[in-house]
Amino acid sequence: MSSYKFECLNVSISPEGVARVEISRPEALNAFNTQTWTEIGQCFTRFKSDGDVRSVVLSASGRMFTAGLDLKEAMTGPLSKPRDPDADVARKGYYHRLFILGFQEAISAVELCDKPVVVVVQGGCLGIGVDLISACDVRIATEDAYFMVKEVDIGMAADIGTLQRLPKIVGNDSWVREVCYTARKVPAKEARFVGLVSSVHATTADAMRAAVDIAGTIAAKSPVAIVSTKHLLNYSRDHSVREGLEYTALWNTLAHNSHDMATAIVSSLRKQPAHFPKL
Ligand SMILES: CC/C=C\C=C\CC(=O)SCCNC(=O)CCNC(=O)[C@H](O)C(C)(C)COP(=O)(O)OP(=O)(O)OC[C@H]1O[C@@H](n2cnc3c(N)ncnc32)[C@H](O)[C@@H]1OP(=O)(O)O
Repeated sequence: MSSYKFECLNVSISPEGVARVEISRPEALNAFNTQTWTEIGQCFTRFKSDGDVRSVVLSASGRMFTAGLDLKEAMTGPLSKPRDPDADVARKGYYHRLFILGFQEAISAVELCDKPVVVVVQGGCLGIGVDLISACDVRIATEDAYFMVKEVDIGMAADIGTLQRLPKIVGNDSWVREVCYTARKVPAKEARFVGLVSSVHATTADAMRAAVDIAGTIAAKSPVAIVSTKHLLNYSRDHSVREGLEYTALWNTLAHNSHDMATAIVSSLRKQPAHFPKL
């Protein structure tokens, strides 16, 4: 079984293939410093090619999912310090853009890892937190959870995925624009109503149990079927229906030839559970 060691993340993988990733900077309310988002990118990039991982539960420690970007680091770290303070605006801007792209890539690794990610949100989920959960597959919240697209309150437009992914998740343009322009607090009940989260639970322990249950169900299925489904859902979201269908036909020309289909069909006819080898 693979082992993952990080500074800001606790990672474990069950024998069934459910990886658990806990963001762990509770003293700073899990604010995202460079180390945290870099490790998220590294971890989920590794999951993509780790056959031991079939599904993922992402959570965060303490009373809040995340207070957003680490504002203390933002005032003193790479965001505030150009590598050459005397360089002109184009030269400074070039490297600033690369920084933002690197940050985007790290969060997009969650979407691109092919294994479904179930995220549990308790307490606040601010700024980069909304970017992150928008890149996940299934969102579960506690009753005390709330969401804020907080970027306008720190003088910027959200730039790590919220403005691209949230409208496609929620499908209510007026609501999305309202919460992105006002940075208002969206309580869990409202998040459930608009479809940002799929269920709301009384406590973090209840939400974690529900998430592990969903991830366990996914992990027991054919990994070929599961990675194909995630990959094709994401592709189809970003393309026309015709393009999605064409690509799906091509993809499944390979995937239909796994042993998993025969195993699944025979097990289903015999009313017996099936076991599928790892990818
Ligand atoms: C290239 C750019 C990429 C990404 C950009 C993302 C943008 C964003 O994420 S925008 C959102 C930024 N975050 C915020 O504006 C939230 C700031 N924090 C707060 O408003 C409050 O802390 C709170 C979240 C409402 C919680 O309040 P409270 O319950 O009263 O706790 P505190 O005592 O304030 O905080 C406890 C402890 O955590 C530290 N902390 C809180 N937030 C951050 C943060 N964002 N960055 C760094 N540290 C944070 C706070 O300083 C306290 O630590 P002490 O050591 O006790 O001071």
